[in-house]
Amino acid sequence: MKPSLASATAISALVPTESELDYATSCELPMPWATFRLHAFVEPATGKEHVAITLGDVANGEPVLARIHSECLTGDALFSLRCDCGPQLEAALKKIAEEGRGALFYLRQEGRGIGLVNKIRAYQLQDAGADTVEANEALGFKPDQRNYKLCKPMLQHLQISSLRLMTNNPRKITAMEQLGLKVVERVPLVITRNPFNERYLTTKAAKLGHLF
Ligand SMILES: Nc1nc2c(ncn2[C@@H]2O[C@H](COP(=O)(O)OP(=O)(O)OP(=O)(O)O)[C@@H](O)[C@H]2O)c(=O)[nH]1
Repeated sequence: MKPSLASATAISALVPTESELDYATSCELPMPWATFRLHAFVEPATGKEHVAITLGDVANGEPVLARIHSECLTGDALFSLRCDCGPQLEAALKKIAEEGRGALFYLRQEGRGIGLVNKIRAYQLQDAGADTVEANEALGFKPDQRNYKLCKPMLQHLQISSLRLMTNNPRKITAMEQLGLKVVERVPLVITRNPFNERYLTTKAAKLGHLF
């Protein structure tokens, strides 16, 4: 006998649904500017590990100086001059240390969500003349594949609901507001220009709407 719709619904209600993000653990993280707290999260659907770095009491209800930073192995860890990611990461952590309170969310969305190998493919196309948007599109991706929904469980875990967001990217502000968070201020991030990232920055302003 076929199960009725009602019994199928009752059975599916008993099957636990996978959570979007699980909090794993946290520890102290001494950095050159202050001793922060590092919080680790795991995304069950992908196995990706994301972190939040906090300083001070971020759960006291006051707006939190925050940065949502997407992974850039080449810029954040390998000193690449092709982008402004490394200097922005450092500037944001320094600013949080100066204020003595804040949070940085480090999302594993390498290459605006296309992954490291594809970002290197995109760099190869850029070496041949494409800009960052054209290179992503030539590889079959959107100019920006990122998704910020994981910030919500991270922010909820840290009891943060109101942000002073350090960004030049208005789409990050819209994304936070769509998640039901309050962005009370955009704090511009000073960018470090060099001959190698000039075109990357110009394309960000011209095609991706960044405010410089
Ligand atoms: N596909 C692609 N990704 C890049 C390129 N250069 C840097 N990235 C990635 O771009 C992302 C930059 O992230 P963020 O600094 O968080 O964000 P943003 O959109 O620049 O906005 P800001 O908050 O103003 O810094 C990282 O995931 C980098 O790996 C590129 O040429 N192509």
